[in-house]
Amino acid sequence: MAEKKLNGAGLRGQSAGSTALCTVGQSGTGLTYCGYDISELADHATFEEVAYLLFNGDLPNASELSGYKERLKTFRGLPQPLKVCLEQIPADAHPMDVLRTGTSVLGNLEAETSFTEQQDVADRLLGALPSILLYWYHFSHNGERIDTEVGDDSIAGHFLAMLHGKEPSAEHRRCLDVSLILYAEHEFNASTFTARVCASTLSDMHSCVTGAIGSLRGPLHGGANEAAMALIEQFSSVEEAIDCVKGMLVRKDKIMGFGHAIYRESDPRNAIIKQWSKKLGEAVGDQILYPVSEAIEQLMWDEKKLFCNADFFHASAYNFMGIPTKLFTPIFVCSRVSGWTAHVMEQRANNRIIRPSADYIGEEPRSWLPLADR
Ligand SMILES: CC(=O)SCCNC(=O)CCNC(=O)[C@H](O)C(C)(C)COP(=O)(O)OP(=O)(O)OC[C@H]1O[C@@H](n2cnc3c(N)ncnc32)[C@H](O)[C@@H]1OP(=O)(O)O
Ligand SMILES: O=C([O-])CC(=O)C(=O)O
Repeated sequence: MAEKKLNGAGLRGQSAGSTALCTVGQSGTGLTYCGYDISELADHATFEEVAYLLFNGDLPNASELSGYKERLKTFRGLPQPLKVCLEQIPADAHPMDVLRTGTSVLGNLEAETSFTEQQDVADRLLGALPSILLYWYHFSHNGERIDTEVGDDSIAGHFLAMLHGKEPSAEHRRCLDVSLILYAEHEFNASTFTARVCASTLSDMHSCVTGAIGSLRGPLHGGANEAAMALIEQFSSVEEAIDCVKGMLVRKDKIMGFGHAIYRESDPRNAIIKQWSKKLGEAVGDQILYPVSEAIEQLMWDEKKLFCNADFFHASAYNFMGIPTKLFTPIFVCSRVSGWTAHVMEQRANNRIIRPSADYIGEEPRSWLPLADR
């Protein structure tokens, strides 16, 4: 992609603060969490190790990791008033709205009364968000009140076990685990920045996360993985996909899952999730979604020098695991809550209220006109 003109729109290219949590390279490499390269984390770590890293700045040793996983498991249960509330939300609600409401209700039932509780609240949200989502999902879609306190000791395995009502395969568990690692943290993206702005007013953790969920929901940010699925599932062949996407480009439509505010050549998370999509597609005998996705990727590069971001191949990978499309962005929440809450803690540790200036482009001062004279 050509070098961008940075005219200040969208705060692009301007530093809005500092962080020790993550840095984002621009050319498709250099994405690190606390100094660890994303591809090494995706190869070797578990999501719980990554969450621990973000909260503590260092990887856990074996006993710290098993202690942390045990601790997160204790946070999977939901209080009865929250279940009652989730049961009122209709099946056609967007699950992102369910997570936003669930987080907010939890903030009423288990309020953060002091910043000394911030790690507990962060861990509680990590444990509870998959339960909130899937308790509502099963109740609203088939009237079933699922037990959220059973299952695998990884968040990925627990999520898939709750969703499908059976233990996941090792391959699916690992794919979701890797996906949670890829989605965990990304510096000053829109939803994290939302959380930090809220934190800068010394607000509570649930408010910061509730706002962040709202920001992630949009199709220009996390919502792109669902929009990418909506695109690729329309096609029954590569040729049909190419024709349609070419037409979209002529009409200057946005192709969801492509482009990035910071990366210029590629998104380093794409190659990782793409490999998983290929592997899972082969396992289910897919002849369409993966080839269609790959053809769109090539076309977008050839025609526009636009590359897949983290979201595009997540669509097919999640689909191959039998995950309903409307749960795609909520899974992003279940992961990114680690980054959001780590950023809230970092903001609080060295806080100044975030309040930029605006360039005024409105009317010059003018005199008041009485109602009768307008
Ligand atoms: C996990 C994540 O949140 S990753 C992002 C997920 N979002 C998406 O996939 C949505 C689709 N992508 C986009 O809308 C954009 O690429 C964004 C929001 C990610 C970044 O926005 P910006 O930084 O403003 O984009 P950028 O300045 O690089 O755009 C350059 C040009 O490419 C075009 N462009 C950028 N992305 C796309 C796209 N996906 N499809 C078609 N054209 C695009 C822009 O319209 C712009 O064209 P113009 O110069 O004629 O106006
Ligand atoms: O950094 C961004 O602007 C968006 C993104 O990729 C993310 O939040 O993971």
